[in-house]
This record gives sequence, structure tokens and C-alpha cells, in this order.
Amino acid sequence: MGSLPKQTLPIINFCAKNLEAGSSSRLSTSKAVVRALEEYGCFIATCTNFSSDLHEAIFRASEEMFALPTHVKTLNTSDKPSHGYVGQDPLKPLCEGLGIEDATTEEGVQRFTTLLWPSGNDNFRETVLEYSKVVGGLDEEVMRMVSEVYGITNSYESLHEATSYLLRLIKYRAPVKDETRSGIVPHTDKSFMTILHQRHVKGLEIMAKNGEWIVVDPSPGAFVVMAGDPCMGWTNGRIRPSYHRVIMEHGSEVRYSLGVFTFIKDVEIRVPEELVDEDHPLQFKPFDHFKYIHFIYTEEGTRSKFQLRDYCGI
Ligand SMILES: O=C(O)CCC(=O)C(=O)O
Ligand SMILES: [Fe+2]
Repeated sequence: MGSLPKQTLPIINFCAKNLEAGSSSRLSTSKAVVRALEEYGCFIATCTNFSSDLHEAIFRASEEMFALPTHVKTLNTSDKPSHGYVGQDPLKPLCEGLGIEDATTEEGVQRFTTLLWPSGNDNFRETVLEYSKVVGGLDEEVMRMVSEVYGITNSYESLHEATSYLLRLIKYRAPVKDETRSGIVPHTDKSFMTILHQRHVKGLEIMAKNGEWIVVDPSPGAFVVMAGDPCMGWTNGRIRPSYHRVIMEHGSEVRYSLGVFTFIKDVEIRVPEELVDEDHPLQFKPFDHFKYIHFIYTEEGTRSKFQLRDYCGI
């Protein structure tokens, strides 16, 4: 008996034709997005408006940034967990990352750039802003599609106004001899949505419902769109958060990846009434995104096997 074919993630094309308001292509694309998020918590978006020049430029900018001395990179601090510099951590020895808050705004990117390069770095600043805007636009498109399919566009509008974007530049080195191969341990994201992009070295794996790890092959035009815990809360449990990890091979090249993470500021995330009925009783109380993130790091949060349910489940 032959073995079952390996699973792959759904690939969804975000070309202009599939985005056209009111078209049948948009409707079928939107349904495919929701189906993928309900089934896998993620999918691969291929973007025809993402140039290979921007792909090259953003990873060169990332490489340039990681080449700065550690005492400069550690200037990137934040009062929010995992938003600032992460690295030199014995629990995650392979991984180093820096976060750029409000990365879709001139001010956010400017603040980060002058922190690391006091005399400026126009190329870095412009490249990061352009990249964040393209990926932020993809997030918005995905969220609009989800809200159209579920009939909750009003609810999305209030979240949209309150959305901020964190861009994390991430780097992993290969493990030496007996060292762990784990770049990031299996987890679900605490962001509302995450959009990941890899350079040419693979490492990202997503768990399918049957427990199989699906390896995501890097490609310059491919973005992994994934839901985090808060998105599951908003959709009353319909969308599941993606469970994923990073595994590095011995002898591998350095791996660079980029994550754009969305966060909802100042408004509570609440299940829209359209998603509550007899078959779908309300599962989550309204919650504040950043208070939820702080809960994750409390003793109760670290012990919890199902953090969102323990924080605000009904
Ligand atoms: O580097 C990657 O591809 C994944 C990063 C990730 O999962 C995270 O930062 O939450
Ligand atoms: Fe993640």
C-alpha cells in the first residue's frame, strides 16, 4: 500500500482580478480564504504586485541591520513583550529578532531607523516602509474578505481603525553539533494576524489538523498568512490559530524571515452578534488585546494549555 500524499497548504492568488469588488472571482477567493483559515489557520498568498526588487531589498536591509553590533541592536526596547530586541537567549539560542512598531507609518519607521543609525539610513527607512505598506495592504484585503464572507464588515471597520502593525526582522543560525534544531518552539501567535515571508532558506513548519507538520517552501512572491489567538476570539472559534514552529538543519545557511504582526489597540475585541446563534453559542467575552498578551506571561498564562479560553472563555 502506498503512503498518503503529503499535505500542502492552500495557495491563494491575490491578483487584481481576484480582488475586484463585487466580482465572482472575489467571492470565490474570499471563500477560499475563510475555508483555509478555518481548516489550517493559514494559507499561502501569492502576490503579483510584490516585486522581486523589493524582496531583494528588504532582505539586504535586514542583513545590514543584523550586522550592527549587539549593543546597538539592544537599543530596540519596548514595554510590550516580544516587540523589542530578542536574542542571546539560552532558551532560543538560534534566533535573533528586532521589532519595528507602527511599521506602516513614516514616524514608526523613522523612530526605529534613527535609534539604530543616529545619522540616518534612507535606504533602510524607505525599504522597510514600502515593504510594511505592501504587506499591511495584504492583511487589510484578507480581513475584508473574511468579514464579507461572515457578514461582519461593520465589526471589522472598528478593528481596522484600531490596527497597528509590528514588523519583526528575524534571523536564525544553523545549530552546531549537539545543539537543538529548534529555531522557535511550536506555538500559536498572540497577534491578531501574522504575515510571514522567508528568504531562500526553509525552516517554517505548520501543523495540520491530523498532527502532520507541513514544511513551507520559500518563494519570493509567497506570503504565509496566519491567524493568531485573538482572531479565533473575534470569529467565535470559527477560525483556528495556526500552530507552527521553525526547525533549522545542521549545516544550513543563515535563515532570514520577516513577520508582520497586527495588534488591536484601545478597543475591545468582541464576537459580532452575527456569529452567535443556537449552533454557535458565544465562546468568548470581549477582551483587550494587550491585556491578553500580558496574561500570557503571568504564571497562570504560562501554565495554561488553551490561553485564550482561560483568559476570556465562557
Ligand atoms: O521565522 C519564521 O518563519 C516564523 C516566526 C514566528 O513564528 C514568530 O515570530 O512568531
Ligand atoms: Fe509565530
